[in-house]
Amino acid sequence: MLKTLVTDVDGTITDRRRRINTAAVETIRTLVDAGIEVVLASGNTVCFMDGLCKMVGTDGTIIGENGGVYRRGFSGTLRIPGDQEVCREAFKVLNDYFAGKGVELELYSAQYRFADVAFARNIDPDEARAIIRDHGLPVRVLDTGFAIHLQTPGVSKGTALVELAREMGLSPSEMMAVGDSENDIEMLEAAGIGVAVRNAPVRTLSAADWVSEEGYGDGFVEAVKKYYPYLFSR
Ligand SMILES: O=C(O)COP(=O)(O)O
Ligand SMILES: [Mg+2]
Repeated sequence: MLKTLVTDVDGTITDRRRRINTAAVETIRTLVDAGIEVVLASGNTVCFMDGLCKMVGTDGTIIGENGGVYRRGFSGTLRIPGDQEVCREAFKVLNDYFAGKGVELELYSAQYRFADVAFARNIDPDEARAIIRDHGLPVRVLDTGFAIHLQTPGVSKGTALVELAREMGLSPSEMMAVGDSENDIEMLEAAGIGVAVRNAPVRTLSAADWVSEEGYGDGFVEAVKKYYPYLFSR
């Protein structure tokens, strides 16, 4: 029995321009009204997620910063498994390297982040990975399709899902997770059912138990209807 739905945000309940899919919002409300908890799991910041939870209509349980932070409900304790210090150090190294090539890195919402570092996708993530590796830095480089993130190894949406499940008194096998990108792979693997929407890259598609026909928000709606058919039978 799938008691909880964990969904990625950008590229899964939005379109490629980050505009929210209104049918996906309606679908989430149908789940919430039926007593199924919906967890929003994203690379985004806690404050962004809080506004989104309020307006979509969930109870505020979130995974943010790709698992660097998570929290049960709006008033739960914010857990911060990520280590921002090492990510900041790695960012400095990348910033210097790319500045030497005349490329400026643009940080995203740095003042609102507790655990990771996010910046614009105007560089090749593989080049960034090579620099990080050459410097022996203990940091992962993640390309979400919307931003590049630096994250502590061993911290992911998947580890946060497992920790959150424990806090909720559930098994990860009672959770379904939906995502669209490489930052969702561990979460799709950790959940009882992992779904990728059609727009996902190959590695994410192969990590999923099921892939939607449609992409983006329409794929999300399709997945929820498949796994919760009794809520949509009329
Ligand atoms: O913050 C990002 O880069 C992408 O966010 P997402 O995890 O909701 O797709
Ligand atoms: Mg995404």
